[in-house]
Amino acid sequence: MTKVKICGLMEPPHVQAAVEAGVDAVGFVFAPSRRRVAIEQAKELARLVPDHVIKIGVFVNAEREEMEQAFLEVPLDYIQYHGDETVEFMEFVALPSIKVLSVRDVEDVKRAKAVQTEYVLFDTPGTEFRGGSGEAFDWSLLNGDLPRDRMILAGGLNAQNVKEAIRQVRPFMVDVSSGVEIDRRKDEALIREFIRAVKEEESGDGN
Ligand SMILES: O=C(O)c1ccccc1NCC(=O)[C@H](O)[C@H](O)COP(=O)(O)O
Repeated sequence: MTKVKICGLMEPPHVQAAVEAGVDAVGFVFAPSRRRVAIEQAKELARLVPDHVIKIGVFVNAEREEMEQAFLEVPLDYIQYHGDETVEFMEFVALPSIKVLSVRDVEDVKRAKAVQTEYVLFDTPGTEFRGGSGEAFDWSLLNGDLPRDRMILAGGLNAQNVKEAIRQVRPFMVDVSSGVEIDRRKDEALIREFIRAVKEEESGDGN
């Protein structure tokens, strides 16, 4: 069953909509972004998330102290490294982790073999910020021998294309941010629609 992550959540009603619709993971962006949340804000949002839903903190080239401060205050389950963090650096942080690979070509995909984190997230390279571009990359680049059980697919997903993405890539989890927004703000109906589309695909109701 493909899992669903909604990333870049900033407002309580959007977290509640995701939880009610059966989300598996939520992402709070602590990195420079228009979706950036302060620690206090993330702490409040996290209170709305039941234990069975994974809480992920997204960072880009942050100092270890900055991340530690976040996960001491916010009950994060995973750190998502969305920058140029080295293997050595990631090993020193005391939380399970997700390494992001920005995919331009097959060479970027090959880098996954050297990544030892719990999950590897394949995303489109950022534009204004390091992630959350709303653009899809060429999924056929993921056709090779890759650890599907550790793979998270992101980049330009939405309720219209996610079923095809799942069929083609077979990832462990799909991740969306822009695709559940209207006018750069999360939308409860789009959140529900995206999660429904993933579940329909999995139950064999996908079109
Ligand atoms: O979302 C952001 O603004 C962001 C900024 C800096 C680093 C990471 C960021 N997002 C991380 C995510 O996991 C997004 O969900 C992922 O990049 C996909 O975004 P989208 O293409 O908008 O669905």
